[in-house]
Amino acid sequence: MATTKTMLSAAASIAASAVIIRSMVQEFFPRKIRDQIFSSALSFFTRVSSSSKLTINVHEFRGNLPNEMYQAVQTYLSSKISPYTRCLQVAKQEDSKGLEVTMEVGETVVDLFEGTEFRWKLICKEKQKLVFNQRRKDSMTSMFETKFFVLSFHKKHKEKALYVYLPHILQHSKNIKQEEKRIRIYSGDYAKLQQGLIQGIWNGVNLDHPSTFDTLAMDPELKRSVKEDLERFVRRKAYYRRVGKAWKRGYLLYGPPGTGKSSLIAAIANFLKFDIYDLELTEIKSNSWLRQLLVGTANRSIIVIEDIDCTIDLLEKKEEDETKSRGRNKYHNEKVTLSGLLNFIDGLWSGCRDERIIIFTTNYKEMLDFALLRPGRMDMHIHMSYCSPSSFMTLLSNYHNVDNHTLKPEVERLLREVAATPAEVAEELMKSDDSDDAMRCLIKFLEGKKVEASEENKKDESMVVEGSQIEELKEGEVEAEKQEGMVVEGSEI
Ligand SMILES: Nc1ncnc2c1ncn2[C@@H]1O[C@H](COP(=O)(O)OP(=O)(O)OP(=O)(O)O)[C@@H](O)[C@H]1O
Repeated sequence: MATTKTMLSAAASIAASAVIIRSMVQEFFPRKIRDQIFSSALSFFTRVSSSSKLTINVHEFRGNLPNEMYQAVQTYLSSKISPYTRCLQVAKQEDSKGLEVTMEVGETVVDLFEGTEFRWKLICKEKQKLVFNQRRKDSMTSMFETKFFVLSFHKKHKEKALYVYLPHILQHSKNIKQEEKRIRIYSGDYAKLQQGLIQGIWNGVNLDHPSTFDTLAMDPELKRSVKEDLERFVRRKAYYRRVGKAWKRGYLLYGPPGTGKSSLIAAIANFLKFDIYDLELTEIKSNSWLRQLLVGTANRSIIVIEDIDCTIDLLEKKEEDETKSRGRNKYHNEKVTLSGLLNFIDGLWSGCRDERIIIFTTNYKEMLDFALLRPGRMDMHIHMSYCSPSSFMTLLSNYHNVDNHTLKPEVERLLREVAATPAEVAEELMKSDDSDDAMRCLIKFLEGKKVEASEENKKDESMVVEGSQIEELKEGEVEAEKQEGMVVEGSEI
C-alpha cells in the first residue's frame, strides 16, 4: 500500500514533469498551436473520464405517479449526509416527532457502497406544460417544477448499481419507513385537477389519531373478526395472484352518527400502518378526475369515501344509462357517476395499485344502490351500532382507567333500554376526572334519554291513532262520494 511519503514524492515528480513539458511546449510552439494542443488534450481527458461514467436519473414522478425509487433515494440519502455536505434542507411538521433532514437542490452526496463510489446530485428544473382548461375551454401554459436525482458511477459497476445497489436502497428505505412510519392522511388538490395538472394532486399531513382496536368500543366478536380479516388480507399477496384477483379489500361501515365509523378507519390505519386517502366525491367533477386521483395514490393505503349516500346521486343510474346509450364517453361526464364509482372499486383501474383497502361509510345503508352492496363489491359490511354493555366497558376503561365500578350494573341496565351512541357515552364520561361523578352524569343522561324516548313513543302512538281516524274519515268520505258516483275505480283510471 502506498505511503503518504511515496504519494507526495510521486505528486512532486508529476508536477515537475508538467512544468518541464510546459516550458518546452512554450519554447518550441507558437501560441496559437499551443492553445490548440491544450484544448485537444483537455477534451481528450474529459472524454476519457466521462466515457467511463454512467449516469442514472431518478425522477420524482413517473407520469403522474410518485416514483417510489425517488422517495426511497431521498430517505436513504438522509442517512448518508456527510459532514462535507454544504447545504441541507430541514423541515419540521407541527405534529412530527423530529426534524426531517434532506439534501438541498444542487447538493452532492458521495456514498461508498461495498467499496464502490456512487455519487448523487439533486437537480430541480422548471418546465412548461400546455394544459386544457375544461371550464374555459381553452389551453394555457402552466409552469411546474420537476426534481430528480442524478446517480453517477464508473460504468463497469452498471450491474452492481442496477441489481444490488438500487434494490438495497429500496429495501433500506422500506425498513426505515416501517420503523418510523408516520401515518399520513391525504386530501385531493382539486384546484390542480381543475387546472389540468396531474402531478402532486394529493396533499398529505401526518395523522396522529389515537384510535386503535383496543380503544374502540364495539362488539368484541365483530372487532375480532375485522382484525382477523385485515391480517388475512395483508398476508395473502400470493393467494390474490394465484386466484387472479386484484389485491384489495372493500369495507362498508354503516350505522348512526357517532357510533365510531371514522374511529374504526383510524384504528385500521394504525393497525396496518397504511396511509389514508380521503376522497371528497362532491369535489370531483368527472370520472376521469376520479381515475387520476386513484392512479395518484400509493400502495399499502386506504381509500375512504365518507357518507357515500350523500356524495353521489345514486338515482342517476337511469340517466347515466341513457347517456351511455347516446354514445357519450363515460369518462367525460360532468360528474362522478355510479358506473364510474363501480369501475373505481372493481373495474380494471382498481388493479393499478397493490395492497389497497377501500372503505365507504354511510348512516343509511338502505339508501345505497344494490350495485354497491352486491356480494364481492364491498367484501365486508360492518354494522357500527349503539353502545352495548360490553362496548361500554371499553369506554369506561379508556376514559377512567378502571375495569369495574359499583354503578356499572345500573349503566348496563339503562344501555339495554335506551339507544345511546358511543360518542354520547364518551361525552358524559369525559365530564369529570372522578369516575364516580362521571358515572352519575352518565346515568342522569341515560335516564333523560329514556324519558325522551317514552314521550316520543307516546307521541307516535297518538299520531297513529289520529292517522287511523283520518283514514277512517277518508274512507267514510269516499264511501259517501262513491254513493254520489263521483269516484272512478283505480283500475279504470
Ligand atoms: N365505537 C367507538 N369507540 C370509541 N369511541 C367512539 C366510538 N364511537 C364514537 N366514539 C367517540 O365519538 C367521537 C365521534 O365518533 P366518530 O366520528 O368515529 O363517529 P362516526 O360514526 O364516524 O360519526 P359520523 O357518522 O357523524 O361521521 C370519536 O372521536 C370518539 O371519541
